[in-house]
Amino acid sequence: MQAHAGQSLIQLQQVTKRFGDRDVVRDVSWNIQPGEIFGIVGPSGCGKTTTVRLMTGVYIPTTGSVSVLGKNPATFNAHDREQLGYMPQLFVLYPNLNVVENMRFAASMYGVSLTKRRKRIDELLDFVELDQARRTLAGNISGGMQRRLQLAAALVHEPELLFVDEPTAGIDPVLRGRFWDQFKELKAMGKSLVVTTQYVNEVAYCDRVAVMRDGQLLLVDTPDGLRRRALGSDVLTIRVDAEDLRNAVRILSRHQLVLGIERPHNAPLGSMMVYVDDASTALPELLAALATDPTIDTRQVGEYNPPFDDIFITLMERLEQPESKEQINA
Ligand SMILES: Nc1ncnc2c1ncn2[C@@H]1O[C@H](COP(=O)(O)OP(=O)(O)OP(=O)(O)O)[C@@H](O)[C@H]1O
Repeated sequence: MQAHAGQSLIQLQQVTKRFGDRDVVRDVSWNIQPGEIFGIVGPSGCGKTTTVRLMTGVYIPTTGSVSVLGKNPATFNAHDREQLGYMPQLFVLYPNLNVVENMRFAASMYGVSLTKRRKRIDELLDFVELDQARRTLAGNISGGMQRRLQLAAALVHEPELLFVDEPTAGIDPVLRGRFWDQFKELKAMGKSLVVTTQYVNEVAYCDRVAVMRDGQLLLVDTPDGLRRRALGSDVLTIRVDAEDLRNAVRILSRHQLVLGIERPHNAPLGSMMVYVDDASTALPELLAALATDPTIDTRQVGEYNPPFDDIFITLMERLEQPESKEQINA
């Protein structure tokens, strides 16, 4: 089973899921393309797991439609399911089986042939760096190792599309980074991934990100797009010798590519934040403009990339203001 050429890998159209009298997911629509790492980010309880379950066919939408690999996932047959891998949030393997036994169990569940099984398990334990722990009971390995074992188990049948639900919750930042390295390696192998997270800084690793709150989709954008939405444009940081600041501001403020200039607080003397439409085209032009005055000593230039924690705070503040809601959702 494959999505037809030009067709999205996953399509959600106005999907709502109601439990009792509450819409836990409300009117969510998006298209996910093959080969993407698609992140779903939002606070605990915003509906990430429910949305993943809707995409894997565990839940049926109350209203709206879900299409995965060109089909309604609730009607998947066994062959269709083989294309999907799912790493749930909670540990669902067997604590009384050792690492390799858990892998064998997962392989048998997915019908991986005996001839392929051994090689595949060895490759995966190597991939998730659990080779040394193969004979240790799954109940006795650390939480981070259990997550990695779960990832390996979700990959045992070589799925094309992998759903990973909060793989990094509660684990240390180094291990979190390692998980994302593994997701990037999977993408490089041609896999598509849907990954949920509560850690906004992890959106930097995704190709596109859906931001959810209270069961609603606030926006879908690339990490760069989120940054631009928060900052309003691209921003360059330029530092000149403090004595040259006046001249530099005079030249830059007249330049047609400059939308605005700010002097940041708490920054070294001579620093400017320069707002432009496109940082990569503006940067060489602005440097050339500064160079027309040989007395100006340009010390440092770069693109301003604030951490996503700050970007999300700004985005959320803007969403609180009703008049900017339309702009955020554009
Ligand atoms: N089967 C269910 N019946 C009733 N309410 C549910 C059910 N599943 C989830 N909910 C509620 O729906 C809301 C969204 O839950 P969901 O697990 O999708 O959120 P989440 O963003 O994944 O959060 P977390 O990161 O804490 O898992 C929560 O308030 C949860 O209590």
